[in-house]
Amino acid sequence: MLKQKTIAFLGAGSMAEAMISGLIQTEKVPADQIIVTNKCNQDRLNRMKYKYGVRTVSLSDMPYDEVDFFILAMKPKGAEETLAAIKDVIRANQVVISVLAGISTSYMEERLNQGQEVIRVMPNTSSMIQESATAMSAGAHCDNNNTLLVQELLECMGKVYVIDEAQMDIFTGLAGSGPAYFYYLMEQMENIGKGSGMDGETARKIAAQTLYGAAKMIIEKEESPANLREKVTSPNGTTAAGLDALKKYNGGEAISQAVNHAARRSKEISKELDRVLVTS
Ligand SMILES: NC(=O)C1=CN([C@@H]2O[C@H](COP(=O)(O)OP(=O)(O)OC[C@H]3O[C@@H](n4cnc5c(N)ncnc54)[C@H](OP(=O)(O)O)[C@@H]3O)[C@@H](O)[C@H]2O)C=CC1
Ligand SMILES: O=C(O)[C@@H]1CCC=N1
Repeated sequence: MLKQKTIAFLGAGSMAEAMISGLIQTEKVPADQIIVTNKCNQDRLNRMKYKYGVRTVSLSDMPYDEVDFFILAMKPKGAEETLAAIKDVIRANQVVISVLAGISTSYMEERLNQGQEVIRVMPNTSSMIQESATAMSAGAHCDNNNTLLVQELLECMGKVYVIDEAQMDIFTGLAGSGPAYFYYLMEQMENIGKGSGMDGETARKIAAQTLYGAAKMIIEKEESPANLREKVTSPNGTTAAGLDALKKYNGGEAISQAVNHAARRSKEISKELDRVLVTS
């Protein structure tokens, strides 16, 4: 039962806050069973405690024995130090869940004790409003019951896709980083609206509602984006003119390059961190 589980976030940044916010809204885990810590920013912890009612502790005061799920939510380069710090103070069935880009289950398993349960996860910041597209891949020693509980936990933050870990880099490029591409697109739309004399706030809302409506159409109507695009496009009409410009300026190529570069960076992070172990 998720309600009886205690969850510790090691890291209190944007991603941890988005996950905590989503989780609190479902009321599936009582706020006082969520423990949050960070490196040193006490103000940030105070704000999290005030806003969400979670327990906050300094790293050295983490009540390790109480915790069922540890969620690593620091930057990838901080993983090594954290894994070393928790290695001998946790039991094998206390699941270590990482949301860190580029950190594989084998990376964690190699740095923890034999048989440690680990799960690699890639959420996005829409966890904040329970609309994340989150991927998860369990490590080699993960108990089936714990895997299902972690899936239930992540479902508090949005949709969950259980994927083969080999696809985690591309998932990161698509969905972990994905919100940023759409925010970038909406920045451009807002600016062009403003530049054409529209009030900025109105232009922003129009861009957001248009994106939201298009996404909802795909999800609810279960039609392909290509079909839906054709339905917007009248012969020799305004959309055809817009799409021609997108093609002329390599819009499609720009999008696929963005996803591929993000996925490649996820792979690179794994290699860079593995190199640290080899050379240290
Ligand atoms: N932001 C996003 O959209 C997404 C991020 N991620 C992953 O989430 C992770 C965190 O990203 P994000 O929240 O954006 O980063 P932030 O920089 O916002 O937050 C990092 C947090 O980690 C804390 N921290 C640093 N070192 C340690 C440590 N040794 N032990 C405990 N806490 C520590 C920091 O504390 P302090 O402030 O005190 O230094 C801070 O609270 C990254 O690894 C990223 O790959 C995954 C999916 C999406
Ligand atoms: O930019 C990053 O590295 C993290 C991982 C996915 C989204 N943000």
